[in-house]
Amino acid sequence: MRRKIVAGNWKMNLTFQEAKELALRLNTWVKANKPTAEVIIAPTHLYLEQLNKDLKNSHITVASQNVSAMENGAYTGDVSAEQLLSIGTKMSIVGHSERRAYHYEQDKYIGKKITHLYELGMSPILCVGEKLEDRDAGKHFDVVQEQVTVALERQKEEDLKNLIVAYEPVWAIGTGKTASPDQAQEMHAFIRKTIGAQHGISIANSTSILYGGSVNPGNARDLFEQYDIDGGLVGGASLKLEDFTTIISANK
Ligand SMILES: O=C[C@H](O)COP(=O)(O)O
Repeated sequence: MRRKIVAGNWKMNLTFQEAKELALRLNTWVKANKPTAEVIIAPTHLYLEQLNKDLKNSHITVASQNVSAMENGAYTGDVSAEQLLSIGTKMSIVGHSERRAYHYEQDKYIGKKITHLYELGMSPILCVGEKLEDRDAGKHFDVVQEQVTVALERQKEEDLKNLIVAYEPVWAIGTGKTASPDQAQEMHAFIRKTIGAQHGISIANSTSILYGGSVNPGNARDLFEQYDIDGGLVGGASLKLEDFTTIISANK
């Protein structure tokens, strides 16, 4: 049975006070509404410790937006998996397209991050997705296949149970352009097939594949109804309680 998940990536948004208020209001809503989908939020590293405490006994998982590929040492500005774990964070997004674009992160390096997380019993949300020029050139399946296989090639199969992958076409992120449900389903099925070919059918079938890229209250249901779409990784719309909770409710 694949986990249904809706994750909010807050990116570099919200002051500490705003983040705390949003997290507490979301927690109240989750308690009252008991959604089918698991709820994850990913605030900036700075707020993780406090939000981990505030949401300790809640049904919301607090994840990091990024983690270093290195264990520890002279890596100014980086945050290691061990440091995240030491403040109670057990999950991290890795390979987000904004990290790939602005920090030149590549698949092997992203794979190292995943390995560090697993070594500490933590878990990744692996983001993949093609650029518009890749899709226009008909290379979108090749690009995504490479991203998935290289990031996962060194991982142990026992670690990959309950893997979370997010398919986020770069051209749909923050642009208001969403992949159509058919386009997203086609790529999600392809990602599942790719994971199956590399790690076996049982891991492929237990992987939750989330769609990300301009998910909003109006399009969430049609996306989540697709067979291989297990939920969403939501950026902009996760910053507004009403929009985010409507999206969570759409994932049954
Ligand atoms: O991680 C989230 C994605 O980048 C999607 O962002 P968006 O919903 O603002 O398009």
